Amino acid sequence: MATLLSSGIVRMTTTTTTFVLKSAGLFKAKGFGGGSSSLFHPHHRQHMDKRRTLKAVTNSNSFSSSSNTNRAKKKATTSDDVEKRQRMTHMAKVRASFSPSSSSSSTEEKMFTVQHNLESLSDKIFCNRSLPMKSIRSVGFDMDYTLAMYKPETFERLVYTKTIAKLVSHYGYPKEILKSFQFDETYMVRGLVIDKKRGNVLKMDRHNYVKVVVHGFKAVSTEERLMTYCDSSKVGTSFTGNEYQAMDTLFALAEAYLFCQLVEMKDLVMIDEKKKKNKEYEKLTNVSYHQMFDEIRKSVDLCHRDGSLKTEVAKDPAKYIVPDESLKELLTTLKTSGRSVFLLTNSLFDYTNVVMNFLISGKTGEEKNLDWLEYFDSVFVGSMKPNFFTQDNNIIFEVDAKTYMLKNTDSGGPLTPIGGSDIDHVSAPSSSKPGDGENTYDSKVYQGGSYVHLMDSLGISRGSDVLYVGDHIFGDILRSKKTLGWRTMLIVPEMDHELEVLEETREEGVLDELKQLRERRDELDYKLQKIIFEEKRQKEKEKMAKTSEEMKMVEQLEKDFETAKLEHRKKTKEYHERFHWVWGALMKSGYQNSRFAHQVERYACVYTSKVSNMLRYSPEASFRAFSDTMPHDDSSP
Ligand SMILES: Nc1nc2c(ncn2[C@@H]2O[C@H](COP(=O)(O)O)[C@@H](O)[C@H]2O)c(=O)[nH]1
Ligand SMILES: [Mg+2]
Repeated sequence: MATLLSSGIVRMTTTTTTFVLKSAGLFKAKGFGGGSSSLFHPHHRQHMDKRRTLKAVTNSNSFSSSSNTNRAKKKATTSDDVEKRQRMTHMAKVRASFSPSSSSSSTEEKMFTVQHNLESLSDKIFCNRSLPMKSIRSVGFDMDYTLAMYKPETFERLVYTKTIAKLVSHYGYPKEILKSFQFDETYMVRGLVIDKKRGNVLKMDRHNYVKVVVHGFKAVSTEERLMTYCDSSKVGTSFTGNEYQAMDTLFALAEAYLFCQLVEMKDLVMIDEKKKKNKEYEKLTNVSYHQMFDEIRKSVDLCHRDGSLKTEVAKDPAKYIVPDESLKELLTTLKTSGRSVFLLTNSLFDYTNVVMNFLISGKTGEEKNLDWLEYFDSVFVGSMKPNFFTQDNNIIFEVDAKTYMLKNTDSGGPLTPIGGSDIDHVSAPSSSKPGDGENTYDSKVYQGGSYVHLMDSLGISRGSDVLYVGDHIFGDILRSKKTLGWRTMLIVPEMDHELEVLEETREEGVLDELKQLRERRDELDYKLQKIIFEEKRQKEKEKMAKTSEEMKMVEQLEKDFETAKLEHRKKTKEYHERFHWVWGALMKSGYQNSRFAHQVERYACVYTSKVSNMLRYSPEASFRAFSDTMPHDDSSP
C-alpha cells in the first residue's frame, strides 16, 4: 500500500488483505459427529505426520527431509513408528503402481490431455469447470503461498512469535505468554471459522451446518453445539459479519492457534480467584473473547506491515520458503508456448524481489539481481487484491526495479527497501503507461493499479483468455472469476496429505466399508420407522394391542439399528481422524462436503496441490470436468 506522508513523499507500507487466524494442545475433546469425549493424546497425531503444506512440497528434497526430521522427532516417542514405516512403504508401492491410464478419463479425453509423469494423485490437477488451455493467452501467478510455499514449522512459528511479542508490548497481555506458549503448527487447518464472541472455532459442512466446535482446545459437546449453532435466529446462517472470521488463508493459521491458547488461558484465569486479582492477568480478566481476537488480528496485521516478518525472511529465505527447482522450467514452458506470463501479488516490490530471487535463482542478500523479471511480461505488486479485480480507478505506480523508486504519480516517492533507509528523492512523473509499448525491461513492474492496467499491459481484452493461479479463495479466485470471467486455478497444498490418506483408505477398503455401514444403518432406520408407523396406523384403526411377536420384531430392529449406527459412527470418526485428529478431512465434514470444499468447487475452475503440477500436463491440455451428479443419478430402486 502507498501512503502519502506529510512530506509529500509516497512511501510503501505494506499490503492489506483481510485475513484470519488459528491454534493446539493436549486437551479433552469430543470426537466427530458428536461422539463421546476422548482425550486428545499425542498418539493421535500420528495421523498428521504428513500434513498439508509439509507434503505439498515433494518437489523439494531439502524441505521434505527437514520436515521429515521434524516429524520424526515428534513421532520418536510414539510406539507406532514401525507401523508408520510399513504404511509409508505401502503407499510408495501404491504410488508406483498408479498410472494415468488407470484414470477414468475417456479415450477422447486422453487424446486431448497429455498427462506426463503422473505418479500419484497429488501430482494431479482436478477440474471443476472445463478448461481448455488452448483458449488461454495469458497465465498469471500470485506469489505468496502460490509460487512461494512457506514452511509452517518456521514461517507460521515466526508469525506466532512476533504476534505474541506485539500482544505483550502493545496490548498488555501477560508477559508469561512470551515463555509459556508453545506453538503446534499441525493443529489448525484452513476452512474453519472463528466465532469471536464465544471463543470457539467451528468446522462446517457445505450447508453451513456446524459439525465440530472447539472452545479453546476443548471439544464442545453435541448438546451444546446443537443448542448454540442450530438456531439460525441466534447465529444467522452465513457465519459472516463482524462476529465471525473465516480462515481462508494459510497466513491465518498461527493467529487462530494463538486465539485458542488465549481463550483457554482466560478461562483458567477467570476461575482462579488468586490469578483474577493478580495484576499480571488484569488484561485477560477484562478483555472479551471478541476484543482478544481483534487484538490478535491487529498484531498480526502489524507484523505483516512493519517488516517484522519480511525482514526475517529476507535474511534467510531458505529457512522459510520451500525452494522450487521446477519454477523456471514452468515459466519458460508457458512463455515458449506463446502465452504471456504475469505476476500479481499483494506483496510490495522489495519483498517480491527477495522471494522471486530465491525461487528463481536461489540468490539472496547482496547477490540478488533482476534476472527473474525476464520470466514475466508484467509484474504487479502491492496490488490490493481483491479490490484489484473490482475497481478500475486504483492509482498505479511504475516501479523502478533497480532503485525501488515509484514513478507515474504526481508525487511519486521512493520505496524503502527492506533493511534500507528512506531515499530522499522524488522521481519525475513518467508519461508511459502499461501497454503503450514504451515499457522497458525496468518499467514492466507496477505497484497498485487494476485489472484494466494489467490486461492492457498484456494486450488482452477478454477475461476468459486469462488463467490466474492463486491460493486465496477470496483474494485471488472468487472476484477474478466472478467479476472478470478469468479462469482460475486454486493452489491447495493441503491436498497432498488429503489425497494420500484418501488413497490409503481406498486401498484398505475403508471407504467401501463406510459406504456399506451407512447403507445398512439407513436401511434399518427406514425399515424400523416404516414398521412403527404402519403398526401405529393399523392399531389406531383396529384398536388392537401389539402382539408379542410384533413387539419382539420391533425390539430386534431397534437393537440392530442402534448397533449399526454406533459402528458407523465409530468407523467414520476413525476415518476422519486419519486426516486430522481434530478437524478430520479438509474437504469433508461428516459425509458431506466441507464448507471449504464447497467454496473450492464453486470458485476454482481447477485446483491442485502445487504449481509445479502444471508441468505434468501439456500447455495445450484440456482439463475436463466430470459430469455433475445428483443423489438420484447413481441410485438404484
Ligand atoms: N497487512 C497484512 N498483510 C498480510 C496479512 N496476511 C498476509 N499479508 C500479506 O499479503 C501478501 C500476500 O501476497 P500474495 O502474493 O498472496 O498476494 C503478503 O505480503 C503477506 O505478507 C495481514 O493480515 N495483514
Ligand atoms: Mg497468495
